[in-house]
Amino acid sequence: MVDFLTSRTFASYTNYAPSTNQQNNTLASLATLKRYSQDQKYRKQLTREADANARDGLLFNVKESVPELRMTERRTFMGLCCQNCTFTSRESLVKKTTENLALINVLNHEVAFKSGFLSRTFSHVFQVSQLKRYAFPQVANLVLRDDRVKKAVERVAVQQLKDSDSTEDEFYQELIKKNQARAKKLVSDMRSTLSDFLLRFTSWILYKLLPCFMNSVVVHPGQVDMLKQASKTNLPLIFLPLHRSHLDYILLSFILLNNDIRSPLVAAGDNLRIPFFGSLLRGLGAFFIKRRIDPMMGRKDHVYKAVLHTYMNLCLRSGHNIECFLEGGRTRTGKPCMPKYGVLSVIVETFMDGTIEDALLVPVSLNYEKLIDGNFIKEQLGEPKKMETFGDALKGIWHVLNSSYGSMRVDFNQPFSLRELIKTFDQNNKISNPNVSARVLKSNPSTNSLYGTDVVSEEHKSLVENISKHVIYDCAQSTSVMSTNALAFLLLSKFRQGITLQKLVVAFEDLKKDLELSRRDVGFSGDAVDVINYAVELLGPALVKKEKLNGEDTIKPIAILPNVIELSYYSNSLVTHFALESVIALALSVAEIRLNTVSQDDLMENALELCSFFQYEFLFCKPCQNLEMVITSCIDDLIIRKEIFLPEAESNELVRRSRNIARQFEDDDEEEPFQKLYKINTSKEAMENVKYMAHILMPLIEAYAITGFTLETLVQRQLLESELVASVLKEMKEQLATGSLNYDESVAVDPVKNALKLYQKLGILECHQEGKLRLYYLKEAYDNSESVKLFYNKVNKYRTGNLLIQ
Ligand SMILES: CCCCCCCCCCCCCCCC(=O)SCCNC(=O)CCNC(=O)[C@H](O)C(C)(C)COP(=O)(O)OP(=O)(O)OC[C@H]1O[C@@H](n2cnc3c(N)ncnc32)[C@H](O)[C@@H]1OP(=O)(O)O
Repeated sequence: MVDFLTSRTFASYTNYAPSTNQQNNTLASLATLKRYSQDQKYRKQLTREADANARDGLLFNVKESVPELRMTERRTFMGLCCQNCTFTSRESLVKKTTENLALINVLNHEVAFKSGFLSRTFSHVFQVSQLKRYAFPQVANLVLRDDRVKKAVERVAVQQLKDSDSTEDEFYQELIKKNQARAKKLVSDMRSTLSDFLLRFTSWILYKLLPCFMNSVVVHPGQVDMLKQASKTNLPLIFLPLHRSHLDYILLSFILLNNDIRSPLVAAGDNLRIPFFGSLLRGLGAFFIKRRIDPMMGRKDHVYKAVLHTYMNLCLRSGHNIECFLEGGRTRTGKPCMPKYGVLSVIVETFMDGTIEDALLVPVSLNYEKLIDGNFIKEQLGEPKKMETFGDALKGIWHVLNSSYGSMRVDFNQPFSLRELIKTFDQNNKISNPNVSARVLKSNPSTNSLYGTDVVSEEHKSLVENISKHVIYDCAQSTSVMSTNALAFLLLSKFRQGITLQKLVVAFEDLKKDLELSRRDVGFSGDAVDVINYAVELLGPALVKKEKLNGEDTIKPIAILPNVIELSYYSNSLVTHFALESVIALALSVAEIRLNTVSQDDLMENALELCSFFQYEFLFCKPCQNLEMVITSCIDDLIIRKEIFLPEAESNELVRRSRNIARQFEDDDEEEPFQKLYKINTSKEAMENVKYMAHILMPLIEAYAITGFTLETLVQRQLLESELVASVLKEMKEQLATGSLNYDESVAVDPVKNALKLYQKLGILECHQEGKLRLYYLKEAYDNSESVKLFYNKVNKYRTGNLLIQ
């Protein structure tokens, strides 16, 4: 079994390339690949073959000359739900065959049709006409009649009356009407008008358009099978995807629709409510929410919240599925963002107040070989974000249709029961905190207001936080690694100065094996040399340079600003994967090393400090796990996989000896407390591995350190966030120019903002927010140069660890 994405590409190019010796003539093959992948005739040929294969029980033609394309080859099956939290869900929906099914390209739906001239010629019309019909109840007109909205209107009117110092009943009635009118407008702006006809029609158009710019959209049929079964339970499915591109929600709805799974209503930011496209999206399932629920005149916007809550409540009650991008926007860095909680908290409360008996959560991750909409370089370098307009949308679509973006992969995780998850969290909460009465499962909607401040609400908040983080963690774990991710990662973390193709192939294979060992699937297959050449071509010469040096093919990253920001976007998928290993390498680099040994306590202390520094960058473990245990098991893993530490037997021997020596020298008979020691493998290869792993997070360390350094500008003064970020970026660019900063990609807005958030959390900074403006100043205890410097050194020490400069 192979990944359809490259299997198809490479199978096809092997089958059709005129070159007889593809191994020796990769460049020629690559050119052929590109030419043929754009050739419509070739596509038709492929489809005809696929049809024939489908009749023969195969998905695509497997010639004997391409043995690696056998579909029986096992590949990693990702996305099963958490064994700790959702044991019962994990046992459900999976069949023995689920894991073993071969990947499919959903753009090739016509292969399913066995015969009939008409159905083959009009296969897509036939396909969409055969889909299951769903009723999509419209609930918007019920919102204003709901008690929650009525109460919110009254509450706000009473408040406004008090503010006006008037007691006149007439004025109060006027305020009621005004707030009712506002509620009506909010509902009308928010509501979705999901239409079965529009979905089918769009699906037909997508069948025509998607192949113009994508090779394939690959899914695992086992995962889709789980969804189909889940949808038969009649429980609402809550799709929670990571957000990379505007294509995410289009492809998700497209895949669900074409597999007879009820299309979801999607929480869309109201910035997308632009002329024409807004109405179109509304008809395809979008319901519009404010990107930020800003307070109205300094107070919480109770009317808006009641409207949102009631609308979602009614949708779930009437059987709609819902989709929400927990990250609240597309990732700008290629790493998953920390979740936002508003929409999910409504869903959780809808379950807890008994409106729905349960819901099935479905984490989803999507990955693209080439990013389709924008590369966020300007934004990362400090230019303000541009609002979407009608013109931009048109221009964007035109540009996309005329470009080539390779393949993409969608991974649906196993659906799991919200009820079961909450029950487990509740039980764990009882065990770890017996004094807090666990009321989570039987909360009362009238007292447990979503936006209230009582004790139960705090419990509710931490529950929603845990669920959201679990989902983001799960999504990150089940994101397939694309060829461009692997190439960008190797080039930026290991071969910044360039590397010969031959050596890169070896590193590429190693990386693939490493990923397989940690149960990550990759979105490519075939010979590494072909995959690398293909990825080089996709990334393009602005990001990766291929040249002949001393007669050898050499690949070099363009590791300078601004290009490197885009390259690091691709690499960051894997930076997330290796973040904890990098933390351990950095922790080791500053630890106290005696006789080539390091104490577990020392290593753990540093590692925990780094994890806390990067709490807004990565989720290092699931909420149901203990971070220390996860770090320990990662160290154990490094002993086996990277041989950075020697195996335990040797380390234990060392502990025994050191304790004996200690007893001989100390007068008192008291036993030394047991300290686990790790013996470091000092071989050249192991030391190189430490450096390589440490460097994975070095751009972030630099960004955090320079942000700390720039806090000096805040001593005895205040700055707006935009000014502060601008001065950090300026400082970074200056340090880059003088060579004190090593990584161009450190110069990016995202990590700087996260660092500011962290320093605020650590109690160094204070932030005063008014509307969209954030004003930063130092806390009293830190409002002097010495304290700022001390703090800066605390972060900066990781840039200059002993093992890294040897
Ligand atoms: C056939 C083919 C078809 C193809 C064609 C298909 C097309 C199909 C449709 C297209 C559709 C487009 C889709 C676009 C994709 C996007 O537009 S992504 C962007 C929009 N989506 C989202 O942002 C969703 C996630 N975001 C949220 O949930 C955010 O919380 C909200 C609701 C946007 C609000 O954000 P915020 O103002 O920053 O506020 P936040 O701090 O998160 O908290 C808000 C409230 O939540 C509550 N809250 C906060 N933390 C917690 C907590 N831990 N627990 C409980 N409650 C909490 C608080 O009570 C808070 O209110 P306050 O107490 O502070 O007053």
